[in-house]
Amino acid sequence: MSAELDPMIKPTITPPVITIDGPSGSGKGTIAHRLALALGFHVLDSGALYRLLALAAQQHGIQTHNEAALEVLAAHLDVQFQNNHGEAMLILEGEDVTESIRTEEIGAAASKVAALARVRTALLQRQHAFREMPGLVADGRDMGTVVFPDACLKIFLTASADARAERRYKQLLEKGFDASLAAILDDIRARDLRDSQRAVAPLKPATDAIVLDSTALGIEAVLQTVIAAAKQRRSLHSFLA
Ligand SMILES: Nc1ncnc2c1ncn2[C@@H]1O[C@H](COP(=O)(O)OP(=O)(O)O)[C@@H](O)[C@H]1O
Ligand SMILES: Nc1ccn([C@H]2C[C@H](O)[C@@H](COP(=O)(O)OP(=O)(O)O)O2)c(=O)n1
Repeated sequence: MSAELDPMIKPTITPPVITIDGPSGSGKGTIAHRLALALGFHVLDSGALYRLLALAAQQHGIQTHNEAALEVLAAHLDVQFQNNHGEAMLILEGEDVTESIRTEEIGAAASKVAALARVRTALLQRQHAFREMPGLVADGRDMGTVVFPDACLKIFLTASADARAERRYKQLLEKGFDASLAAILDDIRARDLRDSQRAVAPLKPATDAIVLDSTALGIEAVLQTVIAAAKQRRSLHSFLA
């Protein structure tokens, strides 16, 4: 008997996903968070997973090119994503590392461990587990291309390297970190290159992504553009309030 005819068999609904990919400092995290709040969806900050792995590797004395050891560490990574009054709190092996994973040093190390195929495979299942009702907004580099290729809406957010470096500089100063604009620009360029030229899951827009350049757009303008795009997707209608 088919699911339609048998009342005991409940049809399964696949939670919808909106992906926001793009380079460092393009505003992915900010927009993903605001969009999820507006739609009542869950959020996946996939970059945080690679940052957590990079920090754990540093703490365990594992080098960023040791693929076999990093694969094991990724598979057993002891992390919790907690909700602290609407803000994500990240716990690694029992320690609050929400702020300490945000340094440029950890960002660069994350980009290195993320280039390893076995590491990416080891983190895939963890990312899929964030897909829950009523829906998910996922931000990263390969959300629309590899992790959630069936996403209802794919955004590729970008901005000039100068604008992104300026944003990151201000953000780090606000968080009380020491920062140099020139060093950040160099780091952003190096990370763009590594993330987009690697063999596995490189940073690139999915063929069906909407590419949005935010160099001259404020956060609110980007958010409203993405919300408007979400409202136009028929596949999202029944999930939006
Ligand atoms: N469109 C924008 N215009 C100006 N500043 C922005 C814009 N989008 C994001 N920002 C700021 O830039 C910084 C980096 O944004 P973030 O969301 O962390 O980027 P990403 O997740 O892509 O690295 C944050 O301080 C954020 O407030
Ligand atoms: N889906 C993802 C997310 C991040 N990464 C890698 C590449 C990035 O340089 C690092 C850090 O990512 P993160 O999104 O936290 O970095 P930014 O906030 O954009 O500077 O992790 C990835 O390879 N795939």
